[in-house]
Amino acid sequence: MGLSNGTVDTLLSDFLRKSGGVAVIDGGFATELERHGADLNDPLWSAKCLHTSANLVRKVHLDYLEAGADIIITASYQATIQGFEAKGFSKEESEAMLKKSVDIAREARDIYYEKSLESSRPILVAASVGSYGAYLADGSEYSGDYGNAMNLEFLKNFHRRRVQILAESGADLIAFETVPNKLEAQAFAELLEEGIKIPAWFSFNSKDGVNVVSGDSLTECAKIADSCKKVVAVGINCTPPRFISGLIQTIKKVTSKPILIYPNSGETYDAEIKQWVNNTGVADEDFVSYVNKWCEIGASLVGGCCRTTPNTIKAICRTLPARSASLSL
Ligand code: MET
Ligand SMILES: [Zn+2]
Repeated sequence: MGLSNGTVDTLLSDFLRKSGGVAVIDGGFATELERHGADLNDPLWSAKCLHTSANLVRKVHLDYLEAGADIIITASYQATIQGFEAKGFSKEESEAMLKKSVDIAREARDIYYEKSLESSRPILVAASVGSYGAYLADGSEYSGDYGNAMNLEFLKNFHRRRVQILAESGADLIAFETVPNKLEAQAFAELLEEGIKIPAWFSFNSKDGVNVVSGDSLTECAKIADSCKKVVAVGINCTPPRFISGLIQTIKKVTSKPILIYPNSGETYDAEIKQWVNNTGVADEDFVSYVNKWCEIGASLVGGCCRTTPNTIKAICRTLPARSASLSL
């Protein structure tokens, strides 16, 4: 269960209807692997665990499902064929690793359904695609600056095979996450038109509450997402909660597609020291105090990104009227 029989056009709308209008996305994935002791100081970041700790990856997915998430995002954010090959894996092994990220999330969903007394809560598996900047692992997913020599064809060539494999892997949709600039949004939109059969969401990040991180206009980025028929939701992730309301207002001026929101805890990532600077974050209760406001003004998918945990997701579920009614807390 979990999968609707719908087409690209109706998958998300059917799902949202069954979820009572608002669906819950999981929380920080890499964060949770680290909390369980994984060392992610590696160019593959969380994708390293696909190779070293598949059981932990499955457990973290399961923990998010048990916390109430309706959508789990695979560990493929920083999983690229190029990145695995740089580690000495063959092309076939690298491609298998992408597929494995989806297999593990689907296994977690199966286990959850077997264990759970809840009969038929629909659950979607979203295959994560991080940006080229995430592959570079130099913090440029937060600057969106790929240099003047960058061009559309390069980005399409970089992502093409990975997107094809994830689209054929059994995932319900593709989550293009933390998209830092307009060029990469355009590259993803054009790749989706190359015969990709599952829908996708586009999620941008911002560090000023106005533009995406590169300084490109969020309005223009959201318009690219809006005009791609394969894109079924548009939104923001890995961005401080205090910026979210304004960003929702900007997005909804240019699209009527569902809006998704999964902010980080508000802390800042310092790419030099590869650590989150934890003096600016908000506690779970404060994060959650925003959630109903975001839904009131237009968000219909809400979760958490870096530095949020299953507790954040539990708190989000408790605060959503439709969801808390069905929880026996
Ligand atoms: N889905 C990814 C994760 O939670 C998103 C990371 S944003 C830098 O690990
Ligand atoms: Zn994040």
